[in-house]
Amino acid sequence: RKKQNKNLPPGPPQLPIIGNLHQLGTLPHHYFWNQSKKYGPVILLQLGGVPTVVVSSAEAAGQVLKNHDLDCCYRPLSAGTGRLSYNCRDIAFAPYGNYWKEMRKFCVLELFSTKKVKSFRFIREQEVASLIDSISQSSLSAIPVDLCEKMMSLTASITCRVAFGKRFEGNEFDEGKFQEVVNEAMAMLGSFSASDFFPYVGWIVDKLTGLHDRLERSFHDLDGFYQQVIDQHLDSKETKHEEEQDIIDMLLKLQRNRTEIDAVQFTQDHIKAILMNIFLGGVDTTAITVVWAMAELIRNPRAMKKSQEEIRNCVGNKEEVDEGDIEQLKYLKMVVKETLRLHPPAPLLIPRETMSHFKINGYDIYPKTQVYVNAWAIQRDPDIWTSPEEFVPERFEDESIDFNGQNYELLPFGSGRRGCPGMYLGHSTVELALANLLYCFDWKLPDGLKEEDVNMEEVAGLTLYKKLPLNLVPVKYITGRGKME
Ligand code: HEM
Repeated sequence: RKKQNKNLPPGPPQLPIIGNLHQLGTLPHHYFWNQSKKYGPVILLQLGGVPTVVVSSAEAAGQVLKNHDLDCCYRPLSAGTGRLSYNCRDIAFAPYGNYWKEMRKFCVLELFSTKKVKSFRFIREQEVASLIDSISQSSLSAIPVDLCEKMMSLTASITCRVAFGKRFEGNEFDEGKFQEVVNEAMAMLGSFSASDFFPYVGWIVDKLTGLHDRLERSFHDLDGFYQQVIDQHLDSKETKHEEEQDIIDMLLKLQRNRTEIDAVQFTQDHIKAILMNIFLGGVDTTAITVVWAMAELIRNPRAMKKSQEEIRNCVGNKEEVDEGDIEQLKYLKMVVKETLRLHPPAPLLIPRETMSHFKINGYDIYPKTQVYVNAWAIQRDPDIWTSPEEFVPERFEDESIDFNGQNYELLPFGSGRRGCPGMYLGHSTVELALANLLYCFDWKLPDGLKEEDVNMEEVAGLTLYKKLPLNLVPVKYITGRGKME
């Protein structure tokens, strides 16, 4: 009788044991979206042994992220997130509790606060200037540049200087392997592994499919990198003043002082877990956003021209755009918003897990349910957006909708207690990098390609990146001194 009284959300039929697991495919956000068109904005699936609710409307997302934020503050544990976060000793995958609260507060203070982000302005400007120099070299011989690769090394360099006090050198991973390592780690963090859904026996399937070995390889690649960065700090003879210390110095101090957080002693694994969040959280999402923006702009010459004209009129005779100029670039800001609408880097945010019983749209949601917010689907909902599939930055002209977590129609950074703490840091890099790419160069497609040929296929892990590289030919636009001469 108890079962009959439950008002569970509707959802697609399930097979015994595996439930809906076999239906997810390689782009789960597409599958969830199609199911929500059939069954409504709140659906229930069974992924192996794990009940999973997916919400796909702004209204239902508001209920999860605002009204019931506290009820859904846990993160589900998976093989990938557990291993890469040193058993959830990080922020993103740590269970809701004192340790998570303390570490999040610590990182906000040391890295994510507006004051701190502003203090890193010179690092962003220097690194973007060196990116522009390197692209200028390619423009001399009209060679196409791979913007995915350029953006990843830009965001890696900024993240490493901001957080680890050093420049990122590609050789910290084996030559050319860096982008692969980051993509693989994101794939592992977003993977649906059998051991997550079939306790006791799932690991056998993961062994057979090779997922277990991939995860171990990814863990060791990253672990070696964190160890190298930590060792460099430990070996350094330099005496740094308090204000010169980076976040690793501060984390090492917690370890040295045998600090206990939530009755657990802080160790080197805790430091590595936090570095994982900063490195993977900071590098991938930010680079992906600039790449998708450039892909959309090259397919939309009108928007590209409008954005370039705005920047060139506003910046005047400077060599490069600096952060002081950005505030005036209203169209550029709309381009970034529209990119984040169509291509949210984390399409399903980071999954939550419920801690108590509550209701959404009248449906019962029980504890230990995995909850996905399909931001990707909400941001393409035709009930909210006109011509939702089209790239139209002007749609934000008279709209006050922002991505700061207050408007559930636009959620690229999530919302609520577990919303992205790196929003301001990531967004500042996206704006500056994009503004300079558009100011310093005109962009052409390689010979023989037309706008409609640009491939926009996605690959999904925890983040959603472009399947094929974006190769574009830069044509130097004469700026600054060159223009005056
Ligand atoms: C364009 C850039 C970025 C995007 C789109 C983005 C997106 C997101 C999203 C969707 C979440 C999950 C929010 C939720 O569950 O409600 C998240 C969480 C998080 N992000 Fe970001 N992010 C970006 C940049 C960054 C940067 C630069 C960092 C750090 C250097 C960072 C670190 C984190 C961390 C630590 C969390 C976990 C928060 C928690 O669970 O308490 N992110 N991000």
